[in-house]
Amino acid sequence: MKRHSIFQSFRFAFNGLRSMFRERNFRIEFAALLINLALIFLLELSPQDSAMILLICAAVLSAEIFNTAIEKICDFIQPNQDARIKFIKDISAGAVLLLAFAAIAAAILIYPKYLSLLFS
Ligand SMILES: Nc1ncnc2c1ncn2[C@@H]1O[C@H](COP(=O)(O)OP(=O)(O)OP(=O)(O)O)[C@@H](O)[C@H]1O
Repeated sequence: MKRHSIFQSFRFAFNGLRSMFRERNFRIEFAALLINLALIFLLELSPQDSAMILLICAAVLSAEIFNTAIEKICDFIQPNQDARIKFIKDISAGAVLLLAFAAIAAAILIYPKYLSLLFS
């Protein structure tokens, strides 16, 4: 296979990210990232808390990308109903759900202290 420059490889990766915006769940999770970015600035979160929030948002988005890749491979290799494909797709979606729950838990642990400072 032809070797590409680092610049071209980045371009392919950015094209990949752009094509994820066709996926509804990815758009919702990206909107959640933007809301969190706004809250980080508005509530002046500490560097540690900001890093935690950004990492978990990135983890959810990355999991969504892998989940979509797995779904596309499944649809490519087996367009018909198949119990094995159902298992693969369901556990892949489960991984995203697990991280989404962790993101909600992180938000519940981190934001209240800043909100109480805001209203005190
Ligand atoms: N080929 C298949 N054989 C058996 N079950 C399948 C198959 N394709 C999908 N399913 C079942 O239907 C569910 C929905 O599959 P689908 O590929 O539409 O993903 P989705 O969760 O709706 O994601 P998205 O919204 O990104 O399309 C899967 O989780 C799985 O349980």
